[in-house]
Amino acid sequence: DAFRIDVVTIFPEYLAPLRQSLLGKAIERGLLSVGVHDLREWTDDVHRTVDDAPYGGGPGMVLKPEPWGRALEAVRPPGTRLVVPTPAGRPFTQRMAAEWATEPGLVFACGRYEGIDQRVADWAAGAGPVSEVSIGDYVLAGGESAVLVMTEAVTRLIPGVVGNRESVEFDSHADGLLEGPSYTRPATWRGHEVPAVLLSGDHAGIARWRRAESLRRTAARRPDLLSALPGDALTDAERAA
Ligand SMILES: OB(O)c1ccc2cc[nH]c2c1
Repeated sequence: DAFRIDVVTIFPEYLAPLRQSLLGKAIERGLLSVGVHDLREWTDDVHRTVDDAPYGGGPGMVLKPEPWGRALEAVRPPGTRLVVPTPAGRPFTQRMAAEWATEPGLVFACGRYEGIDQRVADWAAGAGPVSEVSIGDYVLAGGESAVLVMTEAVTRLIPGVVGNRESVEFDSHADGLLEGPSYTRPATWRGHEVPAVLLSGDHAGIARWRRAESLRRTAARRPDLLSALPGDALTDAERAA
């Protein structure tokens, strides 16, 4: 039944896109259900305070633990993975997306300011897996954009959400390599030709060409991916190239 996503944030309106397009259809078809929750619902003071100054000094503010404890107790089904976007996290990867897509759902905790009191993630680990992850080596103003990114990466891997399953299997990173270039009509455009092999009908030759392009592009743009490949991923000929 439906993959369940819950997001806790102080900016619930940032997550409105979760209801549009691809995700909207999946929600209508019962493949996915999404809940967005305002952290301030779980504050206990008249000013609905969510942040305070950091212990030990330093700039900015830190999100207080108490509202998070109450929010996660209310929102997170026992055993559900808690994902905490943070620039200090492990890199989010396609492998993680594929793994998470096989689970019943996810809860996202969106930080702002200097982040969330560390005890929240530490405490939450007692009620299920906690993944503190980064979507890249740059710093955003909060976790909400990262939640949109990760939600898209995960939900498109849920069977039935993306029409053509094959296109998912042939994504960049699906086999550890970058996809090569794609082309469509016209065969000549502003003096630029489509590689002839793609118009040849020689399917074996096309597959060879595509594999070679994928390796060439990966070596040029992401040599780190090449060195991370399992031993048997490249043929001897490809390794020598
Ligand atoms: O760059 B990020 O992924 C990210 C995530 C969470 C917070 C909270 C405050 N700044 C943040 C940045």
